[in-house]
Amino acid sequence: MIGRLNHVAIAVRDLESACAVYRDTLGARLSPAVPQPEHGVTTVFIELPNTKIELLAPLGADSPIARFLERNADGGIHHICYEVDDILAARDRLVEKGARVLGSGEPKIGAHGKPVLFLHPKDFCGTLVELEQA
Ligand SMILES: CC[C@H](C(=O)O)C(=O)SCCNC(=O)CCNC(=O)[C@H](O)C(C)(C)COP(=O)(O)OP(=O)(O)OC[C@H]1O[C@@H](n2cnc3c(N)ncnc32)[C@H](O)[C@@H]1OP(=O)(O)O
Ligand SMILES: [Co+2]
Repeated sequence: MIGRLNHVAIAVRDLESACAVYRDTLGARLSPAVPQPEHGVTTVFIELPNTKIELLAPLGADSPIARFLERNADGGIHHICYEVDDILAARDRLVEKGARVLGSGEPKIGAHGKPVLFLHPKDFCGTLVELEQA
């Protein structure tokens, strides 16, 4: 079912200082910051040779990462995103296996213009999993 690792997401309180660390200290190339109001975050992507890093900052009053940042004052790894060939088939199989799909259960369009879904961290080794249509 799961395929390529599309990205590893890091939640940060202060996007500009996180960008400075990746750009100036780690020498990374960053995408522009893109507000994603329907997801309650602003994202910056860092292209690596074999995957991407997604820097996430909270956007709006009820950002889904707000509580995560209350628990993790310095930020931290927030989720991993795997690609799947058919996100609806993957969802249906996961639900059959008893996994919890977050939100309405219907995919939303994610940062790459592709449908994405999130799976409950308690069902996947304490790790928030995002699926993105390949
Ligand atoms: C623009 C889209 C972009 C893309 O790549 O395309 C994105 O990635 S958008 C990313 C932001 N959106 C989301 O994360 C949506 C899915 N997330 C959620 O719905 C929430 O974050 C949720 C439900 C996973 C957690 O929300 P919250 O922290 O407010 O809930 P709780 O405090 O009740 O937490 C429940 C339980 O889960 C543990 N938890 C929470 N977040 C994580 C995490 N990131 N990794 C691991 N575990 C997590 C939390 O500690 C609680 O555990 P407990 O033992 O009960 O304390
Ligand atoms: Co993501």
